Amino acid sequence: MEKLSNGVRDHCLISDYVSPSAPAPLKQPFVIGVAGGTASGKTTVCNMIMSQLHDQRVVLVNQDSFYHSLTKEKLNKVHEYNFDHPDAFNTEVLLSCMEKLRSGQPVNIPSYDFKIHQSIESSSPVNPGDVIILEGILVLNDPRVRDLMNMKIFVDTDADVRLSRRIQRDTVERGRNIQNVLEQYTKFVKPSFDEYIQPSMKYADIIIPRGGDNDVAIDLIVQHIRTKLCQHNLCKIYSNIFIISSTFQIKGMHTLIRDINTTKHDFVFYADRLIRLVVEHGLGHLPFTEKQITTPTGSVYTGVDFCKRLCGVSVIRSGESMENALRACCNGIKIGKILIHRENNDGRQLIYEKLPKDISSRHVFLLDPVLASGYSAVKAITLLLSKGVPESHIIFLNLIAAPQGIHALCKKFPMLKIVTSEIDSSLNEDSRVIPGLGEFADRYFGTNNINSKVSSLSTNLKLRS
Ligand SMILES: Nc1ncnc2c1ncn2[C@@H]1O[C@H](COP(=O)(O)OP(=O)(O)O)[C@@H](O)[C@H]1O
Ligand SMILES: Nc1ccn([C@@H]2O[C@H](COP(=O)(O)O)[C@@H](O)[C@H]2O)c(=O)n1
Ligand SMILES: [Mg+2]
Repeated sequence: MEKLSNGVRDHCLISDYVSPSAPAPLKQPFVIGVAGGTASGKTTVCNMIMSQLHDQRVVLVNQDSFYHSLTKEKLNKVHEYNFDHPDAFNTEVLLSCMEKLRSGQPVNIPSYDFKIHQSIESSSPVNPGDVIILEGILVLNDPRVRDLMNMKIFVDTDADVRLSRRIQRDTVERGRNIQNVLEQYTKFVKPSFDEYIQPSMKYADIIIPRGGDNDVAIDLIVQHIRTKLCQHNLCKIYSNIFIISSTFQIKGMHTLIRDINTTKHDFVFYADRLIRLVVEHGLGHLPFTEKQITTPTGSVYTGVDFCKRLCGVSVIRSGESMENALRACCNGIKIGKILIHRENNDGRQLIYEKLPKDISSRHVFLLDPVLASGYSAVKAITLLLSKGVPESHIIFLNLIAAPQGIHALCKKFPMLKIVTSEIDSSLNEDSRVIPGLGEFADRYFGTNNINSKVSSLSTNLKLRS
């Protein structure tokens, strides 16, 4: 029995396969969760993020809006009520509001009055946005709420700072006195922080130390949200793009290979690490067969057998940098080559090809680390199709892709799969990826000593100043 593996599809929100002629799927908003202890600066951070994302439709949803209103009996004993316990919130209503917003429907979100401990029905509905920020002390605690999020942030501020801010805020804005605040803090706020909030930090993708004081972190996060939004939007349109899950390790490797000052040695080292991850991810898209084997203990283990009819095809020169990683993962794999000449911005000429004779019966990994306009990749894929390779048997492995290249490939070849590690923002007038990393092949093979150019440039600058 041969079936297609799909274990890697969940790295970005992906709707079902859509052919170019099919109607575009409903665009789901990008959901960011912001958690952290009381007075850590969650609301402040959210407001800063929102003001920087002014060109997007951003909706802020506060977990506070979903506090249960206190009954008369509970109001009489309000000092015994734990507002920091997960049960203090009506999470069912929160989930249903979030679902509605995610599916593009306007929703009535209650507003909460901290002075009277009551929730008030809102009269005007909140409209869905491109981005939903869900903020609150316990938004990372419940797995159902976490599952709604595309990005999770934890604001990590020192407990002493939080307590002093809380005293100030609650006495000024929430109708409390210092004694109330301190009693509530010792009895409920701190124990619940230790039991529910602090442990939820492990689910965060990003931790912001010092909250709103940390301008650098906020700028980086906004930049990261913009990259993610672009990826998210492309993944929503095309189901055949797979972006390896972004971690700070991967972001760090990208930072190094994109840096103009990185030496050739480091460039090769970190590019190789990233290439290996992309190749491993690409292998997950190959068909497999179920296989039973016997272990040395005499037990039967039901596993899978790798697909063996494979080959690689590298686009000379930069694609050749990916061959070693492919060989390291697939022992003895055949690798063909294609040389395409760039005549002008949109003209491409096939100069040379050497492909396995039986390529039509193989799954093909097409290797090119940078996808810019997509003209070269279209030329390469057209050649593979003319050799009889089914479109669905081609997996394009890539490190950095521009949205223009993705549109070009996905529209023309809807059955092709693209595995990449980051999608950049645009192309410049020369059809180079922006921010990109320059000429990949020159930097990888050391054919253009970029660092000596930089040092002569900086010498010039020093001389002039
Ligand atoms: N960096 C900061 N410096 C000084 N005061 C701050 C800072 N960040 C927040 N505050 C104040 O502390 C209080 C709590 O901040 P807020 O953002 O509302 O936290 P949270 O939403 O996590 O409870 C507010 O009164 C706010 O004005
Ligand atoms: N009636 C209420 C409801 C909640 N609280 C406290 O609010 C805190 C959460 O809000 P933050 O803006 O600080 O995140 C939480 O720690 C509750 O103790 C309250 O005092 N009264
Ligand atoms: Mg708040």
